[in-house]
Amino acid sequence: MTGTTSLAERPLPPRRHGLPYIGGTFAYLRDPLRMMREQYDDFGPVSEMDFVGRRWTVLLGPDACGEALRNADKAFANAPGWGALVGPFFDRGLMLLDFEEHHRHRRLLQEAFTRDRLSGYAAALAPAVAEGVARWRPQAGFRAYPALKELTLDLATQVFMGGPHLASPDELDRVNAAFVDCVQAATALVRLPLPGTRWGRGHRGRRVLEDFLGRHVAGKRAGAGDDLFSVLCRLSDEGEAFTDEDVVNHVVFLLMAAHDTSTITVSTMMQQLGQHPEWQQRLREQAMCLPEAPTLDQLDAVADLDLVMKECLRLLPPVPVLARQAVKDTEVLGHRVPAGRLTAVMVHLGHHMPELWDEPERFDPERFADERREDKVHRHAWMPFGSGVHKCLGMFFAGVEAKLILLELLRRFEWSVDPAYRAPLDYASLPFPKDGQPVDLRARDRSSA
Ligand code: HEM
Repeated sequence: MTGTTSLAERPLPPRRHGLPYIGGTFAYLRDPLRMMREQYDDFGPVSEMDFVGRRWTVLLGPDACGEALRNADKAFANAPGWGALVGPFFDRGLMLLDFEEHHRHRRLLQEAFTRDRLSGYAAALAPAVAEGVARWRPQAGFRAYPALKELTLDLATQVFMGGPHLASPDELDRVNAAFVDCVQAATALVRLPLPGTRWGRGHRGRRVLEDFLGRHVAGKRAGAGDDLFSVLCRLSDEGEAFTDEDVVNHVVFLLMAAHDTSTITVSTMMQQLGQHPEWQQRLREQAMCLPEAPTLDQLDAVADLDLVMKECLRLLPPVPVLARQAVKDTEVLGHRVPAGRLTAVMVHLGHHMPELWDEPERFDPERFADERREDKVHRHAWMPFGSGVHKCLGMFFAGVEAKLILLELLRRFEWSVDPAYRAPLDYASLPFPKDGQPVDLRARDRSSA
């Protein structure tokens, strides 16, 4: 707190007046970047707007977003913020815990994401990726997004749950469908548990997941599996371990955290590499030098793949807005945020600000190369994985998965995308291309580089 006035006496930041209830909802859904830019130009980095019937403080640009994510006075909480957006379907997942409890769970959970563990997940992922990609049938206008979504769900079954032998194919289909129902319910407009509504299906889906995972906890605890579910069951630190209920809550959330985010990342990479054949060929040459199941060190050594992934995450961060709620009066850059106020940390705009990036709309992976490191211009210029205590716990896992998929695609196929193509993105939940992202996919002779 600065100056002599108390927080409660400070004026609220400027507010955009819009339609009652709707407020900025449609402007966001139509073109979020444009909405954010206009909000920033008209009102600055801290302002207010209505969104789906609630008033939000809107934070834009690296200073405002960084300050809220640093959360120095512990005024911003995740559970009520994210809960307002995604409902009860991912309750008590790590991202929806706060403060001391979050700290305890995160400390334990991060043991499941050490480099040794990642090596194990990579070894399980590589053959599953090869098997999944082998099912793709190359054609003009191949819909990359749904194919990737199916692939990442299969990979989650493999690496998170320990493989298809956990249940019959029918039961696994039911579990996958229940999971999809939870994700879709999180963005439902009708938010009542009525039969026939997405919200209602989400509640049923959550129960199916709880029941299925709950039935397997004892077996996983007793076994020696190295899938994520088994690992979570056996984690312990200074006498602390997860209860059965904790394990179920974390697995459900991890499935959700990993699925759409990884899918859209690889889908953007496919689009950009289809539009920039010189980069596609450059990566392919490097891919051909790797074994089919590369180690983490070998993956890390393909530096260009990392540059491309970073640039794609800059252009389209899979989580463009992070949700918080102020649990006490606080301020951001001197603007009051009253207790109870929902707060939208709009990290997407920072990724496109000409104040921070050279020609921000251009695909230019080398901006992340050591000689340039444009992302270093501001500590919070590039935040696809968030920042602060809730920074993504799965970001290295995500890198491994996305890169293994990309390498397999580069080995098996060549593809192209019209350079003028702009993905028609749906932003009602995490962004995805409404047209399924068509690419012209061709099989390649695997013996030539
Ligand atoms: C490219 C893919 C991914 C992106 C862009 C991404 C992005 C994010 C972001 C922005 C947050 C912070 C949310 C906040 O501050 O409110 C987050 C949190 C989290 N992510 Fe990811 N994520 C990705 C993949 C994954 C994967 C694959 C996993 C697990 C295997 C994962 C697990 C988590 C967890 C557990 C949290 C909560 C961390 C905490 O609250 O302490 N994420 N992710």
